[in-house]
Amino acid sequence: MADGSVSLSGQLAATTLHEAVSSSEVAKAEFSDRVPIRSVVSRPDGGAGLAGHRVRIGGWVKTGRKADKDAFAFLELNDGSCPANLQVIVDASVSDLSPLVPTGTCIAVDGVLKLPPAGTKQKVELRVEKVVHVGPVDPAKYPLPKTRLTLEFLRDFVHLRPRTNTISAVARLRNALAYATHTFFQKHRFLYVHTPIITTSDCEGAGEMFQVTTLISEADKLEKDLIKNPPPSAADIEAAQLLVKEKGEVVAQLKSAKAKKEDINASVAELKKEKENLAKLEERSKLKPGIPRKDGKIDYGLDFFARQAFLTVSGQLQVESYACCLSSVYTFGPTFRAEHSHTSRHLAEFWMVEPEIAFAELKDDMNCAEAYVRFLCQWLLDNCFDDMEFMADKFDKTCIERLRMVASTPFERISYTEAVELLEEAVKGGRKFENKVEWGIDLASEHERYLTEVKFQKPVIVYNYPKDIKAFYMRLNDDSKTVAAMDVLVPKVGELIGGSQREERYDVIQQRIKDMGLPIEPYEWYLDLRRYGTVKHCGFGLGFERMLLFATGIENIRDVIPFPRYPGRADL
Ligand SMILES: NC(=O)C[C@H](N)C(=O)O
Repeated sequence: MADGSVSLSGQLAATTLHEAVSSSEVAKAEFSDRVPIRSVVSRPDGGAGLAGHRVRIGGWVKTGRKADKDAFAFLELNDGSCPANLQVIVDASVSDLSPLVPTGTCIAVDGVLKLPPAGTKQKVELRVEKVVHVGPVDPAKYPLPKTRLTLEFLRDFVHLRPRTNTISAVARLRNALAYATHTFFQKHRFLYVHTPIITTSDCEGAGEMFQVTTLISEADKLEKDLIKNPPPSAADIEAAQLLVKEKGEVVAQLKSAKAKKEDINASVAELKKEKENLAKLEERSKLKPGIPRKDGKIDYGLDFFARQAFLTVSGQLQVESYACCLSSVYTFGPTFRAEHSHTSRHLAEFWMVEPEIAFAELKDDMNCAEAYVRFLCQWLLDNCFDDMEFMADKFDKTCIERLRMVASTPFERISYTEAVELLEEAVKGGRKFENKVEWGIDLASEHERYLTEVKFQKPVIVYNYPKDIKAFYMRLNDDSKTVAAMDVLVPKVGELIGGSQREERYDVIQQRIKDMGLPIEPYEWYLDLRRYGTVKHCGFGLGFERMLLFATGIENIRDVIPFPRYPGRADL
């Protein structure tokens, strides 16, 4: 990709998104008679121009109160289509008001949009003519009271927390970033490739993978057991029947000879045991095991795929096989790491955006990464300004400024060696780091944040890392000490993107795999990409949740993914 060829504007889609709210008609939701609250209150005139329109609105009550001696109820209604609420007024002659006011109640109403009395904040309100649905809430039991709730508290209610202003704003921003991601890559003619979730390759070679096993059903358990312990043969049954007969005769003899009571009891007990055994054998003889596998293995848990399988840590290796014939591709999906990290930056399940470009080198990779990140920032400014204002107000006053700065500022680019020199200078100047600074270290988050927040005050791309701290697939530089890797570091978050030019030379990569002590066999297919029609190519991975942290200013990564998974936690 040539320098500067990438458009940074999100304008194209901005037009489409805003069309609905600027027309003089009331825009209904697709496939429904309902008018989303966004189509009323997010118009440039705040909805005033729609006064007089009759609409159906549905939503959940944020706050509700009765007024004028219970003659009216004022309800702040939100339907998730935008951060703003619509004020809804219900007359006691229209409906029983008490069930409508508790926070969390769902209502659908038909009514007329009216201009509110002068001096009120909102530009339009809804006078209800008919209540068409009520989903009531018992306020004594509702787990999310109106008081301000911490994000930590809300993690115990992952199914209810999207009802809060914060988590619903995160959901809209997440959606916008996903849409922007597809828009960016599609605009640049990248093909979206679905890479597998279940895999047998460990892309990063770090071994932090979740293993996939199958749940064994009762039927499978039985079958497994029967293969290990085959059902009794006819001869086994006959032998057991004989034993029952013999023991029965012994008991009969003892009884007729009026033997000692203990002897009779002992023989009756033995007879009972043999009868039970016979019954079990007869029962088991009716069972039929399935056909044993050819390889004679019976461990259903691990053998579904005939080899050990794992959840993917990255779609990179597989997407490379598509880049090496379809040229520009990307994948975007969930990835998994079984790291025992309890930090606010790690999740066991997170989403990654991974483009891969053929006929391209490290410089092109950096150009693409920079253009993509700047596009995302511009997109949020163009399409989600209301949600960004909410974030600025609630979490981080500087988040809008940060987006503007990134969207409009070229990133700094420095080599790893230069980065270490800058950090060493900082140490000499009196700056304290917890982690030591010397050539060969992996940059710690405090180092990354120093570079982006203190030294350059903008995103920094660090490239050409020591080969010993990077993965086997990265292209060895001519100095034989470094590889053509690059990380995009941003203020607030640190590493947002990791990428590299891939080693396309068959002999070199084969040697690298060996030198790193990795087995060759699982990578044979990957080596085929170099054996047949090899090409220079590069790619990167953007941590989708980290982009959300960067954009919103939210501190903990567990709050920017709908259902966070981390050690000890996999709710729902
Ligand atoms: N696609 C990439 O380059 C991302 C890389 N495989 C990682 O997991 O960091």
